[in-house]
Amino acid sequence: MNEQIRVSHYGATFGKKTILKDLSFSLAGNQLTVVLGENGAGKTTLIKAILQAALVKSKGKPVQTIQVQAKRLAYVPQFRDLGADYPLSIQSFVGLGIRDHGLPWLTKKEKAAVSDALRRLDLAEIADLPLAKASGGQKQRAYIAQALAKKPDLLILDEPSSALDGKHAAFLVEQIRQVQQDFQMGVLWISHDTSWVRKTADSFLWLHDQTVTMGAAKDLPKEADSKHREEVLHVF
Ligand SMILES: Nc1ncnc2c1ncn2[C@@H]1O[C@H](COP(=O)(O)OP(=O)(O)OP(=O)(O)O)[C@@H](O)[C@H]1O
Repeated sequence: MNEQIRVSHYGATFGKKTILKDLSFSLAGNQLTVVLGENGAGKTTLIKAILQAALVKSKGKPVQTIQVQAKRLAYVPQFRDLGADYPLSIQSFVGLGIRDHGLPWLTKKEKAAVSDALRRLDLAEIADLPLAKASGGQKQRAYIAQALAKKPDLLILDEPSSALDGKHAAFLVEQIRQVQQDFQMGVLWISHDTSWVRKTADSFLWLHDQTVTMGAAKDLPKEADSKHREEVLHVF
């Protein structure tokens, strides 16, 4: 297996509350893994620990508990609004942060990566629109396009479809799956919606009862769905 993330005996405790206990698993580099679990199960805590481990490693300090083999990592946090006076167009925003050199402009290759990301996220026709004027769903897709333009080998998405309606959420699943296969990258996708997981993802990490159950996406246990449904009924 082309291992990208290895977690060995990881635990998280806040004060007296243990959130995760003795987690061990490893993930291959070119697969789409969905991270599931009810509110408070520890999904964000685990993702933060993985991000931190990747950053520490890049400074040349190997960590024991979590090891991440990714040269280029991109992370899209939960939906955030950058405000009504944000000045950049969608295209400029997507091009931010991909420069691999000291020059103040983008190379041809980098411009091509921006165009490709815009096209894949169905933003090419509104590339010149100020990001501040875009709808919530368009903004969300712009954040993902910005991450994709970096051509990461590990992409971490924290509930990327939460601001999207059913049709656009399904579109996003298709696009991310396609780009994951085209780029042969690892994707860790935190999701509350399990409807697409068995058919489209490769594997799942289900956090529950302070521990993790992992497996092939097609074998996702029904309990992972029902917990979610209880949760949704609770909210509405
Ligand atoms: N820095 C912290 N200090 C204290 N408690 C924390 C801290 N970070 C997280 N927690 C607690 O740990 C638990 C897990 O939080 P986490 O955000 O990882 O859950 P989650 O699975 O991502 O939930 P959600 O689906 O609601 O985003 C929660 O009870 C949260 O309040």
